[in-house]
Amino acid sequence: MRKGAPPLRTVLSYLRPSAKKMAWGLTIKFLGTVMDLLLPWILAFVIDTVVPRRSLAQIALWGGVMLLCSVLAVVGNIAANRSAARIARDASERIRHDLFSKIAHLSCRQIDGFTVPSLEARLTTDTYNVHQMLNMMQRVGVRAPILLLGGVAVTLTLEPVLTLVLLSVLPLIALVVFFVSRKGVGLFSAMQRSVDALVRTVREDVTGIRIIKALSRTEGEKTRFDGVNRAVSRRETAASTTMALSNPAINFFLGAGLTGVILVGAFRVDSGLTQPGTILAFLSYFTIILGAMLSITRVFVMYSKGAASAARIQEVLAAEGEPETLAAAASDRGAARLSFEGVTFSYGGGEPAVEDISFSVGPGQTLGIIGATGSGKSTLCNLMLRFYTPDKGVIRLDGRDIRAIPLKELRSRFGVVFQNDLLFGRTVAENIDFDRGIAPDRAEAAAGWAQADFVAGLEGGFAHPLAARGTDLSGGQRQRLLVARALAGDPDILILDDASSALDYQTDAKLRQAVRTHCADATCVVVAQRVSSVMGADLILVLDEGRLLGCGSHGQLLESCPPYRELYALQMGEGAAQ
Ligand SMILES: Nc1ncnc2c1ncn2[C@@H]1O[C@H](COP(=O)(O)OP(=O)(O)OP(=O)(O)O)[C@@H](O)[C@H]1O
Repeated sequence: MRKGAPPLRTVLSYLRPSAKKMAWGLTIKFLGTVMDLLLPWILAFVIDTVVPRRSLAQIALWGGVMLLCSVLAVVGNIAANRSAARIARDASERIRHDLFSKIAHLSCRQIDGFTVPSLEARLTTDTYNVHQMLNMMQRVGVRAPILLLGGVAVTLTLEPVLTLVLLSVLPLIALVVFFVSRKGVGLFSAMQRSVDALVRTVREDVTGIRIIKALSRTEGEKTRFDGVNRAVSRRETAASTTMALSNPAINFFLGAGLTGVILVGAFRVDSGLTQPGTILAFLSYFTIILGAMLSITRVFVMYSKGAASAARIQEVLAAEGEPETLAAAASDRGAARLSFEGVTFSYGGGEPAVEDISFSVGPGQTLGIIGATGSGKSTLCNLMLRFYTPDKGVIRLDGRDIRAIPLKELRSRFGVVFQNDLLFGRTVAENIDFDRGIAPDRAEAAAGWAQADFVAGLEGGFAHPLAARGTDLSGGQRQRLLVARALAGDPDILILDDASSALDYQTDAKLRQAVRTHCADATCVVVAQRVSSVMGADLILVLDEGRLLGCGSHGQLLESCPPYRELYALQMGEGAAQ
């Protein structure tokens, strides 16, 4: 339903579960508004008909009726506004829920396309704008048109001639509202895009606060932030200046109408064609109509903002999401645990990040991947997990093309430590378990294999609560817990992407030994910059700018791959490679 549906219809569909409550709220709103409309009419009746009778009892009676109408109008409005706020709150909660689930199912390529800051802004400021719009539309969207149309209808019965004077300015007002709000949607879309940039900058600055301080870049970052902040202000000013045109323009046209009404009205009273009470009621209705028009412009401002945000939300909701399996799977072949056959992949369709990569490793074997920064090591890991699909070639797991393996099943077979991986502000045990229902014994054993003995020294041990992102641990301690998390799931394939860079050589060696002993059947993929971390691997891939410079065991590479030999000599000391 959502694919290709107009954005506004999509967000309005979230009101459907509250349809009954909304019908009730709008009915109360309608009745309250009718009471508001009745008041000037009763006033005219009292002045022109009841007062001349000079009956105090009748005046008191009609006064009571007016009071009752006022109370009903106020109570009805308050109840309806509260209901509108609840309905808008529930609808935006549902939108946020669906948006979050959709984002969680987007492929990495789609996330790259939307960008993370933009997705954050869509989940926060855009849903807030839609919330405001849904609230406002229920509160004023019903009341203002009733007051406007009802006001015009009553004035027509009171004084058709004066109403015609008033009506002559309404088309001009409608034109102002139409053009201003049409321009508003584009301006608010541009503003939301500048909010994306603001979120991106805040994100970078907050995450990188330590390096910013360390490099004394605080002032520079302040200037950069001021730049994006000013851009948001500029866009906001452009949008609100355009929207602000509507109120004065409408006031001007209504003022002109009012002048006409007073001139014609005075002439008609003077000529005995109408009575003063009627003119008084007419002027009250005029104020009501004026208020209604101004409320309608406010609704249009909210609408312009909400519609721009609804389009951004709809864009994400309409995205296809990541399919569990892909149609283009190749037939089963070979029995290696993991194999790449002529794999080429580029992120944005430009230069390939990896090109024509082929290798295979069996259960219990270790694959080492080494290469300079940006040579494509992490990209190979991303492809194994099907975060991205290759442009060419096939990746197989136990002989099956991974495109044919449902994503959940595929990923459940991996244990992964990514580069710059995250710990959460939860206990050590929860960080290792990660809501997978892992037995505490297994989690503690995994911590032992990952050389995370320091946990025993923490207050509360495994129940020790970590700071968000694990900032209260050292880099090496964090890495050990991340490895424990990957090992705890008893994976068939363990990917350690730069997972030991913060460990000393001895701990790194012990960790690799423990993994080999306790996860004997797992295929290990070790990505590293250090030769010492991969030299014990059964197969080592040497990468440079996405291409395979060499592929073999440590001994084979020393003989056949000069760049590997140079790297080894450089890292292990001159003469080591001879
Ligand atoms: N999400 C992405 N979008 C676009 N390009 C990317 C993305 N991720 C990586 N790249 C590019 O792909 C190439 C390979 O990157 P990759 O992360 O695989 O290198 P790496 O060998 O793991 O580097 P490092 O050792 O620094 O982690 C680089 O040129 C990088 O700029």
